[in-house]
Amino acid sequence: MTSPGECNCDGPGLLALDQAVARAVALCRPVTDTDDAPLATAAGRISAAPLVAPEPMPRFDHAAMDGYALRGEDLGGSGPWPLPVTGLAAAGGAAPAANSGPHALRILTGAPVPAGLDRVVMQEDCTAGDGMVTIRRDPGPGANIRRAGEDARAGQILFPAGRRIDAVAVALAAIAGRPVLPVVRRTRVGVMTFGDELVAPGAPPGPAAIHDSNRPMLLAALARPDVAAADLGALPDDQAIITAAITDAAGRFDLIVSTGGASVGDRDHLKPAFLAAGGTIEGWRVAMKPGKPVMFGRIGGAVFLGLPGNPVAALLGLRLFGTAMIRRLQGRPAEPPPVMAAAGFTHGRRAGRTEFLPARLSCQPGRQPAVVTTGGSGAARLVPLVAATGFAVIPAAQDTVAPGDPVGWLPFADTDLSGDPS
Ligand SMILES: Nc1nc2c(c(=O)[nH]1)N[C@H]1C(S)=C(S)[C@@H](COP(=O)(O)OP(=O)(O)OC[C@H]3O[C@@H](n4cnc5c(N)ncnc54)[C@H](O)[C@@H]3O)O[C@H]1N2
Ligand code: MOO
Repeated sequence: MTSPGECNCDGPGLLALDQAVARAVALCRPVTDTDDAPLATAAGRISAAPLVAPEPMPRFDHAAMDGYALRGEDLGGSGPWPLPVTGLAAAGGAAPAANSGPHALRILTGAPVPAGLDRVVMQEDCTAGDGMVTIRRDPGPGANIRRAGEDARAGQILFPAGRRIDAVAVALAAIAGRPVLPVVRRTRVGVMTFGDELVAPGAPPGPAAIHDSNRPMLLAALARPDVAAADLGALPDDQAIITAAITDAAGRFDLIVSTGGASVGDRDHLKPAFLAAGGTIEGWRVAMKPGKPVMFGRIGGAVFLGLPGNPVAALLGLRLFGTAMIRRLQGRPAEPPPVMAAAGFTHGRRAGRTEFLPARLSCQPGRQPAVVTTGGSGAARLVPLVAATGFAVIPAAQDTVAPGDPVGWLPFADTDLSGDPS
């Protein structure tokens, strides 16, 4: 028997990947604390409120070209049309007084167009001299005038809460006159690794030791303006020490991420240590390859993500679970599922678990993009990731993959797209 959300894909008791991610995300409550971010340091933070246009954008009708502003009614019959030039309007200058007779106003790009003038003729279509301008071509009503409010009306939402602040959002805030934006407080993530075999880079490893690569790797992956990641160190395979470390971290972080000790070996202490610290396990073992022994749960006010020790499994687990959990903690909508593309590789496998292979997108002129693998699979092999920019995603139900078969494409970085039209 399997319970809801479980599958028998690779032995009993594995959670189906999508349901496992949804379950982990459901544990996360959006953080409501906010900070004020000056525009100079706002990039990469998450907006805590919609940005509303305080005024129409643009604020006033203005010239889109250097040339001459005039009224269509002053262009009688067929051209060319000579008109007296009655003044100059430049960007930043006050609009000249209205003039009732037939005339043209010399106007420069960005200058307000006085009421009544209904078109701007670009200067390439004019001949000017001696206080006169001859219009050789009428561009028609409204030409070369950017109308007030044509980009946004006053009160319009320019971007919603939950948007990652990028160059476009900074530009919109600035043009709306806002020097500071409310942003979601940085998501506090603590990273710890477990393993008696781990020594820090720089320290000489004993015969059975390895350098701890997961902690610097995960901290590097979390080095983002919207996240405050803290290094909680490498801990020995000692249940009491792990319990104490988890207990201490629970009150200080929104999300605690660990690697190692998640499987079933005699020294895999994560589950008992987590339970002893007062945590509740909400999921363990997922139908994915690599990364099957992933565990997640709640402890105090924090959520916990226990990733496997194998480095590729740890990186992938952070990308799939950590990214989705952080999005929810930040009040952001879920990322859409991976886009599908044609496989540019062959891969023998058995259906059951969703499989992830280091890959990149190959874009050849005139052809659809293909996903190509970059040197093999393996939960512990970091080197194939060097040439990769993401993972090929082989659906759980698929067995051997042949070139042209549909596979998913999961870039390493959160795409910043959302599943919502907002
Ligand atoms: N009988 C079974 N054995 C294993 C299973 C299973 O289902 N039944 N699952 C395997 C899978 S899949 C994985 S993944 C690993 C994950 O187990 P753990 O999370 O307990 O990880 P460890 O055993 O601690 O480490 C696995 C591997 O990764 C190396 N490692 C650990 N931490 C780091 C680090 N910080 N930096 C670099 N490398 C690290 C560690 O030395 C091991 O080689 O379990 C399988 N076994
Ligand atoms: O799931 Mo494990 O990460 O394959 O080695």
